[in-house]
Amino acid sequence: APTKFDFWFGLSGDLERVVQTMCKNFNESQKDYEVSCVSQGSYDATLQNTIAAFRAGKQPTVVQVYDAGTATMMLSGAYYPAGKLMSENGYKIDWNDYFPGIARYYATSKGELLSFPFNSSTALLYWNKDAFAKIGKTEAPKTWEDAAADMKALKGAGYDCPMAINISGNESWQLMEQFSALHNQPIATKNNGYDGLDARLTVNKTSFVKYVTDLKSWYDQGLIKIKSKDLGQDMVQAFASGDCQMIMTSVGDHGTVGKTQKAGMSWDVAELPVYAGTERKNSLVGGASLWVLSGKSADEYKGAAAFLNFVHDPKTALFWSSNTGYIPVTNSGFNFMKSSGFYDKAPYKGREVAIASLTASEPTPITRGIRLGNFTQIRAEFGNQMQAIFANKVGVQEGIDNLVKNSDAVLERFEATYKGKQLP
Ligand SMILES: O=P(O)(O)OC[C@H](O)CO
Repeated sequence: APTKFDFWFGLSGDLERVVQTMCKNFNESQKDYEVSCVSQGSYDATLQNTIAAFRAGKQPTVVQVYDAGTATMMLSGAYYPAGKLMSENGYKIDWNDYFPGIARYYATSKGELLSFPFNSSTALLYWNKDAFAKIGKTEAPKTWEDAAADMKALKGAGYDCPMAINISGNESWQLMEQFSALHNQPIATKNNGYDGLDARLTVNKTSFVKYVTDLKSWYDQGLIKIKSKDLGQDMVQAFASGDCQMIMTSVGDHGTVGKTQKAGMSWDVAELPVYAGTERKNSLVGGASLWVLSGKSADEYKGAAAFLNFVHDPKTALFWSSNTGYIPVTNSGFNFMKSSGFYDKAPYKGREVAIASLTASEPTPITRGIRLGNFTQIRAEFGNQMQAIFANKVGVQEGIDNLVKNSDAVLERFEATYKGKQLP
């Protein structure tokens, strides 16, 4: 009988279906192992459930952990390093084939890869070309000044929702983290946490304050609407249905927009706008990586290694990336997609914009990533304060000061838990 093992992941909706097909393809490709893939509904739930399962000795063998959980995973020590797992099980992976910014995100400072790059992304501006044509525009706005003018023109042309944003915790990713990276502004001291567990948030002293002030003012003018599942319409669906003309979301949603869009709607993706005069930097690598957890049997580890080897195959990369929107994480995967002609077809052409955004500059100590412990709680705090700001319960500066104060308490607790330890 095949050795069975579990893979927990956080993607849902259409992306969940693509993961399940990938798992089925792996199971059908060989007879020795059988992976059971279970969505936990969201990235946060996956991390929480994994920690709880670990305590009960019931952790899965492989788990998908989002960018925000990377520091927590690294310090937990509860994993089998990806590089070691592959070499000990006889797989020769050319780690140099991975895009450097992506591999580095999941590696120690000495370059040892701890988790396996899988669904990498970045945030993009999705824009409705039909609506922009009505205001005489054939290009997406490159600056926030232009975006504001376009939103006003769209409103004037009768569009009720020029831009939709979501202000829940997870949207910290595009609204706070990506914005800060593009403008080369830190979100925390110690190079966003890379240089010490005593890092603390800095976003109440950067141009993030001006950005939230502008977003709030555009919201007050009716140029921006807040969309979320809880409020009745998911932000991605608000765009795909043609109800809202711009959103900022992951390139990983590109496939979902294509599959669920209003028939005939013409749309594209562009790099996120920056303020005029900004020297644009690379955007952050988002998405998630695959961690192999400690405490499993040698046979389960063999299965996990075979599964990761399958995930790594350029053919799987072609299947995965073309059906989702996530970027290929290796040069060979990217070249395989290019040679298959994938990027020549509309609307897939636009997806190369994600690679352009990720490589817009050499990564700086600020733009290589974020390494803050318990970052899930910091994102939740971001959501709480944004809700309070948009509901006029606190002013913008006050809300962001609260975000910093409450997040610093989270960071202090994390530092105390791992007293004397360092990020690997
Ligand atoms: O929507 P994804 O999968 O690209 O992930 C976005 C963020 O990195 C999640 O933390």
